[in-house]
Amino acid sequence: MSHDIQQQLDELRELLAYHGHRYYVEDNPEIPDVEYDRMMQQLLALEAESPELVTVDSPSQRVGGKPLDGFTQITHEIPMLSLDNAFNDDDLHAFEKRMLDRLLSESSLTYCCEPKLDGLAVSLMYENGVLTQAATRGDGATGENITENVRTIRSIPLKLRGEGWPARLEVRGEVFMPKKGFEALNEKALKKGEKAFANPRNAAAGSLRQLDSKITATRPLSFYAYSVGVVEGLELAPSQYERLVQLKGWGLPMCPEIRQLASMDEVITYHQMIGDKREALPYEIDGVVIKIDDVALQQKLGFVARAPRWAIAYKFPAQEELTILNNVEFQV
Ligand SMILES: CC(C)(CNC(=O)c1ccc(Oc2ccccc2)cc1)c1ccc2c(N)nc(N)nc2n1
Repeated sequence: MSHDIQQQLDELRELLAYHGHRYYVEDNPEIPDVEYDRMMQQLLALEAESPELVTVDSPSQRVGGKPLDGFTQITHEIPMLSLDNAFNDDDLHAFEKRMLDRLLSESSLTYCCEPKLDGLAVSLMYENGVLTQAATRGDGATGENITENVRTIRSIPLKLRGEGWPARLEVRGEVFMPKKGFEALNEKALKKGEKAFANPRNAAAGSLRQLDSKITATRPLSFYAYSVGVVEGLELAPSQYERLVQLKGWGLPMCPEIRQLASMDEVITYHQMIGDKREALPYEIDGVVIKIDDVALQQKLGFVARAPRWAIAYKFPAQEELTILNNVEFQV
């Protein structure tokens, strides 16, 4: 009997994880919502009958239990570094020249270019493919343990998909609130006479700071991976871009605007193109991040103080301040 229930649970969990991935990560659902909901109800009913068979990576375990009293501190095994800024094309050419002067072996460089999302940097630890811990960047050395809140973000897999992932894999990326979700959240807040959030970044930060993950679960948060921290048990691809493709193959969301480019001139064109489409993007960005694609060269170049020598953020001019609606109070 229990074998039969265990088999039913495994099947339901895999189906819900697969369809959840199609809906929340690929934005391309295969089944109607009502069918997904029915399977989830089935899983919840089976787990209620056999609570001893509930697993931490079950799709039913996205919304935590009771609220926390506070967040514990997490020390990052590998520090989360920050980025130097570029403000014009000359800064980029200078960036490239500094690197070529140091990399005497190279005559040209390939870049991985990624939109710089206006959200919060987080670290996700997967052990044997299961999400075991999530932390904020904090000061780069230590952050807050926000695992319960991150588990409510439907585009973050509780269990890696595909195969061949390493025994330990730390994924770093940005938690953000898409523009449409932000507008709906503020509309709801104003209707309930609550304060509005000033911008999607504040709204995402406020949502991740909740001690009650049931509140976080109601917030429209999303995530894009942009780098890898700790890796144990597998040699990843030697290219930043290819590593992000590997993460995508394991079920982690990858921003569709990321490009591998063969020259700084292509990078400048990319920056211009992303700047032109900035208003139309479904999420807020404040620039693009340009990285040397070759990981061995990254390691050769290293970092200065807390920022890599091999990566730079090329910022857009600050968007004109949001027109402050009269008598709308903003959450701090
Ligand atoms: C490049 C890096 C700074 C990540 N990299 C690191 O944090 C990092 C950390 C230790 C490293 O190496 C060390 C290993 C051991 C000890 C010290 C350093 C190397 C890179 C960064 C920061 C912010 C980003 C952002 N907002 N958006 C995108 N798209 N990409 C971003 N990339």
